[in-house]
Order: sequence, then structure tokens, then C-alpha cells
Amino acid sequence: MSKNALQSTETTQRQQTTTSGESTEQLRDEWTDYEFAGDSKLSVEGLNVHYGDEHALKDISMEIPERSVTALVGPSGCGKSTFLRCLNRMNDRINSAQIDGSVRLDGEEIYQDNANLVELRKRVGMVFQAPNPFPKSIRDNVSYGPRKHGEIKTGLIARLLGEANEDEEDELVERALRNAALWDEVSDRLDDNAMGLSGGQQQRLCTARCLATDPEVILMDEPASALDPIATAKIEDLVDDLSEEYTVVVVTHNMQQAARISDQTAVFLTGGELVEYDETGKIFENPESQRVEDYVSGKFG
Ligand SMILES: Nc1ncnc2c1ncn2[C@@H]1O[C@H](COP(=O)(O)OP(=O)(O)OP(=O)(O)O)[C@@H](O)[C@H]1O
Repeated sequence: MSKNALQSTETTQRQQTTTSGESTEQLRDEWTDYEFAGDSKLSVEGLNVHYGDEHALKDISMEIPERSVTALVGPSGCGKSTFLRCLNRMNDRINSAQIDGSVRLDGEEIYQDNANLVELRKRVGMVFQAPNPFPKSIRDNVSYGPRKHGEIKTGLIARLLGEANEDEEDELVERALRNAALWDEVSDRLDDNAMGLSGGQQQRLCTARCLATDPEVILMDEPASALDPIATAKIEDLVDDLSEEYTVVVVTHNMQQAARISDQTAVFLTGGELVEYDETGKIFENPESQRVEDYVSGKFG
């Protein structure tokens, strides 16, 4: 059983009182007793991120259960994307970012000095806000990762060397596209350029590209924000399906979407603070914190 735990060292936060007169710390003591079903896939402890002088994430601790959907919500600039990028060390690419604290994947520290970042990003894949397919065929987009890692070899040279495994590529492309709920729409045009797909199809293609590297965790940063309602509904169904096999962490601005698709929800509020993290039903129906209630009910944000 995993258990979420959140402790803040920020004195100001500790002393903050809610409208009901209870201190934030008292409230946290209540909700941190909550136990999520399933084992923890990712364990975050004492995570702090600075961009230069800006303290973008403040002492975040949370357990992310496997094979479930965890939503990260909160107003613009509260640190949701920063948090997401910490889970596969994408923030390492930002020169001004300083990251302190611990993130464990299946109990193993990802911030250890000798961590293999290529392997980490294979295990913890990412789908970005705006679909970003390569200007290549649909097939090449999906098999890009396995080819890059040398797991799939195709083309004339591989054939001459007797190393070609085109059948495997076909299987992998079909499996990934099926899992991304796109196969039926593109199976007859795999060699067409991916740039000709609609925005919603491109986003599912990017998900297929992520799935092709056989990840265990999928990080999604507002995957439906650029899509129309029908394409959004498909992405939401997809997220639901994916959580049967994968651990999904998704950033969304859309409260109804978080309520529909996630098992647990983490609410970040301005200043990089994780205010409450609990089962999604609890966050939306009966949150501990008045600030969270105001936010999820649309009183501010
Ligand atoms: N690459 C960066 N360099 C410097 N500061 C950054 C960088 N990325 C984010 N920040 C700052 O860190 C804070 C948190 O940003 P972040 O993008 O993580 O928030 P967010 O909650 O995802 O916002 P949004 O919902 O608008 O995408 C913001 O003040 C932002 O300006």
C-alpha cells in the first residue's frame, strides 16, 4: 500500500489558517492519512526546483500509484509542468533549473549521478501539449524511438547485412497505434506524411510514438488543450484505457477533465506549493482545504 505524505518546511504555509480556522498543517495531517490503492510507481520526496532566484516548486512530496491516472491541476504558473518534467529529468535540459530532493521510480533514485537518462526517458515517456509529429511518414513516426535505440533495423543496408526486421516493425507500429486508438483511422495510409493528420490524430500519433518505446509511465502535459471537443473526448478515453497498463500523470487546466479521467488529483496553487493531494472524488466533492474548494469550484483560478 502506498501512502501519500506531504510536509512543508515553509513556516508561512504552516501558520496559514483556513476560513474554518484550522491550520493548513492540521488539514494536511488529515488528508495525508489517505492510502491509495496499489503500489507506488513514483515516490517524490522533498522536491524543490529553482529557476535562478525563483522558487518554482516548494518541498513537494507525493506518492504516485502505478496503473492509475494522477491529475495535476492548478492555476497558470503554479509549477505543474515543472513538476511533470522532474519525473523524467527533462528539467535537466534547462540551464537555470536547480533541482533538489528525491524522485524514486520503483524505489530507485532517478536523480543519482550515474542515472542513465536515455533509459529513464524510455521508461518514463512524455506527450507534450502541442502535438509535435516529425515531418515523416506515420510509420516512421511510431518506429522512430525503437530504431534510434537500435531495437528495430530496416532499410537497404540492414537488409544487405541480414539484420532487417521489418515484420517486427510492422507489429510494433500496429500495436502502438492500436493502443493509442488511432489504428482504425490510419491503417491504410501508414506511409502518408504525419503532418497531414488532424490535430487530434497527431496527438494520438505522438502518444503512439511514446508507447512504441515501451514505457512504464506516461507523462502528459495538457494533451487535449489544443483539441476540439470530439478529439478531446478521444484523448480522455485513451487516457482511461492507458491506465490499465501504464502509470499516467497528466497536467490539465480543465477541472471537469481532471474529475472525469483521474483516480487521484494533486492541486498546486500559486507559489509552487502542493496544497492537497487525494482521491479525485474527495478533491472535487469534499476537499480539506478551503483554497482547494474555491479553486476546483471555479471561485478563482
Ligand atoms: N524554462 C524556464 N526558465 C525559467 N523559468 C521557468 C521555466 N519554466 C517555468 N518557469 C517558471 O516557473 C514557474 C512555474 O512554471 P510552470 O510552467 O511549471 O507552471 P505551470 O503550472 O505548468 O503553468 P501553465 O499552466 O501556465 O503551463 C513559472 O513562474 C514560470 O515562469
